[in-house]
Amino acid sequence: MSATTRLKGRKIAVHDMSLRDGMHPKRHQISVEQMKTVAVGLDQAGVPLIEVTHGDGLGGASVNYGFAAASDEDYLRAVVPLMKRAKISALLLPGIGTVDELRMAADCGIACIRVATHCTEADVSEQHIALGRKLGLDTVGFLMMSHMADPSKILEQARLMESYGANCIYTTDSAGYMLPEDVAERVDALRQGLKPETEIGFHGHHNLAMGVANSIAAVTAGASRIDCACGGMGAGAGNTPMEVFIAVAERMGIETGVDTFRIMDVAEDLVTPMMDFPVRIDRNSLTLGYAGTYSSFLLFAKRAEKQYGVPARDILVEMGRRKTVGGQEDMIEDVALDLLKNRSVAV
Ligand SMILES: C[C@H](O)CC(=O)C(=O)O
Ligand SMILES: [Mn+2]
Repeated sequence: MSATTRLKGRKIAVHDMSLRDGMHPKRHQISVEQMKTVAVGLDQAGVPLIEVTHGDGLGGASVNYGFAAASDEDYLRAVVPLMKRAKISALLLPGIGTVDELRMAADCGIACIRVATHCTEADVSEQHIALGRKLGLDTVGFLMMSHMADPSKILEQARLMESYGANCIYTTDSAGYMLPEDVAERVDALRQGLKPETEIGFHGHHNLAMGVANSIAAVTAGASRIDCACGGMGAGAGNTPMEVFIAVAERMGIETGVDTFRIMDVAEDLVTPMMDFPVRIDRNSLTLGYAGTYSSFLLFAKRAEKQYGVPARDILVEMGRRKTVGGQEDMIEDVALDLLKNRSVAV
C-alpha cells in the first residue's frame, strides 16, 4: 500500500508556532495587536492549536534571551478570549519558566502546556508536567535537539515524561538536522514503546528544506500532532511552513480541519509582512541544519559577526562541533572570540 493510501482519512492536529517560535526572528518584538490579528486569522482558518509566549517560553524575557515587546501574561490575556475554536498553548522550559508562571498561564486560560527539555534531560520536567496535569491541562513533553540521541534514548526519556503525567510526547528537531528516516525511527520508537493513549508529536525546522517531508514521515510513523508555522516564521530557516504542509496533507487525504486557501492568506497577508527579514534558507540557516546547531542561535551568531567580524557561519559550525544545546547562547560570544584569537595567531 502506498503512503498516500495508508494516510487517507488520518486525522491529525496542527499546532501553530508563528507566534512563539516566530518570536525568535522577531527578536521577541511581536506586538500584542499583531498577536491578536494573527491568532484570529489562524482560528478562522481552522488551526486547532496556537502557541503564544516569548520565543524561549514562559519567563524567557531576560538579558540572556532578550526582552519581549510585552509580557507573557499580556499576550495571553489579549489572545485567549478572542479564540472561537482554537486552544492556546504555552511553552515552558524548566529553569527558565517557573511553576508560578505555569499557574499564571493557566489562570489566563491556556488549554495546553508544553514542557521542553534537552532530549537527555527529561528528569528536570517532573514538577512542571505533574502540575500541568493537576491543573487539568493538555500536558505535553517536548524533547529538544532529538537528533543528538538515538531512538532508544528518546524513548527512555519520553517514558519518564509519560510517567510524570504527559499525555503527548514530542520529538523535536530543534536544529533542522534530521532527515525523514531519522524522524520515522524516533516516532516509531515512541509509538511502539509508549502507552497507546499517549499521543506523539513532531516539531521541525526547515533548515535543510525537510520540514514538510519530515512531518509527513512523522505522520506515517504514527504522530498525530504536527507543529508548523504560518509563513514558516520560526527560528533558523523557520518551522515547517503551515500553508505548505496543509496543502500537501490535503493532497494526501490527511485530515487537518484547516482551510487550505484561508491559511495561505494568513501566511501571505498577515504573517509574512511582519517579518523583519525573509525567514528563509540562506548560508547561515542552512549551516544550522548541516552542522546540527540549535536554530535559535542564528540571530546571536549574526550579532557576534557584526561585533567581531567573525562569519556567523563559522560560529554556528563551531557551536555544532562543540555539541552545544539550548540555553548555551552565552557561549556564542566566547566562540566568536576564540575564532578571532585563532585567526590572529594564524596570520
Ligand atoms: C525554546 C526553543 O525555541 C524550543 C523550540 O522550538 C525548539 O527546540 O525547536
Ligand atoms: Mn523550534
